[in-house]
Formats: sequence, structure tokens, C-alpha cells
Amino acid sequence: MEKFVVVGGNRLKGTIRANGSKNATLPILAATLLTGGVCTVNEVPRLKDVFVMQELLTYLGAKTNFEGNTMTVDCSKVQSQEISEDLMRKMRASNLVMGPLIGRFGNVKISYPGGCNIGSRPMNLHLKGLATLGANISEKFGYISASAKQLTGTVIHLDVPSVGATENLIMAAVLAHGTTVIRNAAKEPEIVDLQNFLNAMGAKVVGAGTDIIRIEGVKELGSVIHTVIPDRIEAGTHMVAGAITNGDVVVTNVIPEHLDPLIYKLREAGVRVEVMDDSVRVQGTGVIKAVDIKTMPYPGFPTDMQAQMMALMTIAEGTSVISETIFENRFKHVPEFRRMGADIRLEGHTAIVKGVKRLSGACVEATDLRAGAALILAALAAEDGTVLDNIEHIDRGYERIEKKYNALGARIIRVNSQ
Ligand SMILES: CC(=O)N[C@H]1[C@@H](OP(=O)(O)OP(=O)(O)OC[C@H]2O[C@@H](n3ccc(=O)[nH]c3=O)[C@H](O)[C@@H]2O)O[C@H](CO)[C@@H](O)[C@@H]1O
Ligand SMILES: C=C(OP(=O)(O)O)C(=O)O
Repeated sequence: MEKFVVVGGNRLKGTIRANGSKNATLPILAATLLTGGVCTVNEVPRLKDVFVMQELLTYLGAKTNFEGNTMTVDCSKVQSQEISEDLMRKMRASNLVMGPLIGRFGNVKISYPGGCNIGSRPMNLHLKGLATLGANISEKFGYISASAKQLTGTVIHLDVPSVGATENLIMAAVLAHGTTVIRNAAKEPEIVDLQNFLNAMGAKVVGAGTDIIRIEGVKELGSVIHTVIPDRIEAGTHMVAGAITNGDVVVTNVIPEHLDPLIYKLREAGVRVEVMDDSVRVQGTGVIKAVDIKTMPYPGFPTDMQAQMMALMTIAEGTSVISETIFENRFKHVPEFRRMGADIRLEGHTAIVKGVKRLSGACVEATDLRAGAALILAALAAEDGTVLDNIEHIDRGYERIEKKYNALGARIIRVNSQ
């Protein structure tokens, strides 16, 4: 078990590069299962979740090679086979192998990936969509089986714009017979990246980035070389790091448009944000004003930035109202912030954050990935030292975050604790 010891109070200054997007990489790696060709994927972040996806692909018979930030995957020898609980439970996003496996092989059996710390995260929309495409679905003893002689294109209307369901259904439909239309699809940039990856393999997908996606089935897909988009959530976290320490931070390798909801909120909060072609500069102005936040599907304010923004609001002037509308249990960081002196009241899915002058260091726990990142941010701004436990959650989504922040003037030490 490892912990972070964070010595707060240093202004972060300098340039920091965001990696390729975790949430774009995971479906893209799952999509390599759709072809017998060789897929080369650049800008793959070296994260725990990515290693789990690599392990899953290898288990299914793929040959993978991961050097630097490039992964090559050869799925020519892959067979669809039952994936057991121990592998599926390692990561929620394991469910993304479902669409490609049924699409290419006509059958898939996986253990339920289960819920997680931020909510119950059901799979009903994935399964309903696959059934609409013609799959027979059964659920028994925590396993989901789906099979179909040939999936057939159809119209699927999603009750809510689920990112994962949209991705799984696109991947299932690319080799289906005929045309599939997904309505009320999720519009996240990661779905556009998946579309670009699939089309480069020979698929015919249009509409990603809007709420109607049209997929014309093709007979087979081939080899591809693709570069993953920058991670807007990692970049956003670094931007808040600049703001919360009253620093001056340039974040490179970003697509600024993907950061719009955050850029506008930070400006509203009194932080200076300058947008360049593929970088953003965040400068503290000595004042942080309270702003209200409501998480929404893209292009709304991302739920994956809610905890980090709450960290900033804990030391804002005034009272901020933060509403979480995507996940029912994504306020587990609140008691941890309170340990650091934050003044936060919870009313259902809303947090009322009354800014305090200063946070103080404490022993706190990362309850999930973004909660952990948010606690690092709070600790950077706090008086005294903070000890942050359960940092394996943070390693799921940030590659050696302490190294990156220390290069900007932070003091974060990774320690082994038994
Ligand atoms: C690997 C990855 O890309 N993860 C992201 C993805 O997760 P993920 O794809 O799991 O999130 P979804 O978009 O599916 O979830 C959105 C909402 O839909 C609900 N839902 C989802 C599926 C379903 O079958 N039934 C159902 O009710 C969920 O409970 C949640 O309330 O999008 C989330 C929302 O932007 C992000 O927080 C995650 O970081
Ligand atoms: C919730 C997240 O990821 P996942 O969907 O993989 O749990 C996240 O990246 O913040």
C-alpha cells in the first residue's frame, strides 16, 4: 500500500503536459478485438486501467506490445471466451469488450463488472441496445451472456446518453447487417475518437459528437494506426492545480474546446485562463469567487471534474452550490474535505460549499479516482502536511501525478506504508 505525503502552500509554476485520454484509450483498445489486423495506438497513457485492459486482451488471445506510449495489438488469434469475475471486477470499463466480442464472434459471456464507489452503474442500456440489435441476452449467477447469429441494424433510443452504452453499441453495430441508428447518444469527445479509430479500420460511422449516430455495417475491419486524443480530465485537473495554488501553469497537449465548460467556470471564479492552439495557461489572481456547478453530459460540466472543482470552492469567497446529476454516490470526498477544515453541507445530490480562508492538512483517504485527485489539489493549497491514503485509485487515471506536480514546485512524496 502506498500513500502520498503532501506539503501544502507552494504556488505551482511552469508547464505540464497532459497524456492521452484514459477514457478514449479504453474503448479504442476494446475495439481492437473487432479485427484480425494489427492495431497501433499512440499516446496510450501508462495507467493501471490501461494495463487491466491489456491483460483482458491478452487473456482473450491477443498479442500486445506496450512500449513508451504506443501499444500494438494483434487480435488475429482471439476467441470469444468466458471472462471471469476476478478479471472483470478489476475495472468498470471491462464491460467495453462486450460490444466488439458479440460484433465479431456472435457471442460473449462476461461476469458483471459490478457497481463502484461513485454509484451502482447498471448495464441495462447496454443490454437493451444489444437485444434491439437482435442478441439473445441472459443473466445468471452474476454473468451476462449475449449471442446472435447475425446482429441486424436497427434504431436504438437510449433512455439516457450513456457514454459506455453508446460505445458498446457502436462497436457491436459496425459489423452488423444493415444500418443502425443510435438516438440520444452520448456526445463526449471520446466517442468521436472511437468513431475516428473505427473508420480508419474501415467502418462506416457518422454522427459521433451529436446525439444521433449512424452506423452502416461492413463485412470486416482491417489494420489501423491511430493517435488517442488528449485527456481533458487530466488537463482540467492540472488547470485547477494552477488555480488553487494561485500559481501560473501552462497545460500542453490539450484540445481547448474540450475544456470549455471548465474554462468558463474558472473565469467566472476569477481565475485568468488564456487559450492557445493546443495549450491553456491558468494564472491565479489572488481571488477565487464562489460559482455554482451542475454536472451534465458533454458539453455540460463533466462529473469527472466535480470533485476537483469542489476542492477549489472550499477556499472560494462566498458559497457555492454543486449539484451532481450523473452519479448518485459521487460525494464521498465531502467528509474528507471536512477533515481538512472545509465547510460543506450535503442536501441529497447537492453540496453547499461555504468557502473558508484556509484548509489545514489532515489524514485523508482517496475514495475513488477523481476524489483522490481533488484531495491532492486541496492538500496543495492547505497549511501543513496532508497524508493521503488509498492512492491506488489515483494511479488508475494519472501517470505519476506527484512527479508532474513536483516539477512545478509542489512537494509530494510517495511512501510505502504497511
Ligand atoms: C471509462 C469511461 O469512459 N468512464 C466514463 C464514462 O463512464 P460510463 O460510461 O460508465 O458512464 P455512463 O455515461 O454510462 O453513465 C451515465 C449515467 O447513466 C447511467 N446508466 C449507464 C448505463 C446503463 O446501462 N444504465 C444507466 O442507467 C449511469 O448509472 C449514470 O447515472 O462516462 C462517465 C460519465 O461521463 C464518466 O464519469 C466516466 O469517467
Ligand atoms: C469514473 C471514472 O472512470 P471509470 O468510468 O472507469 O470508473 C473517471 O475516469 O473519473
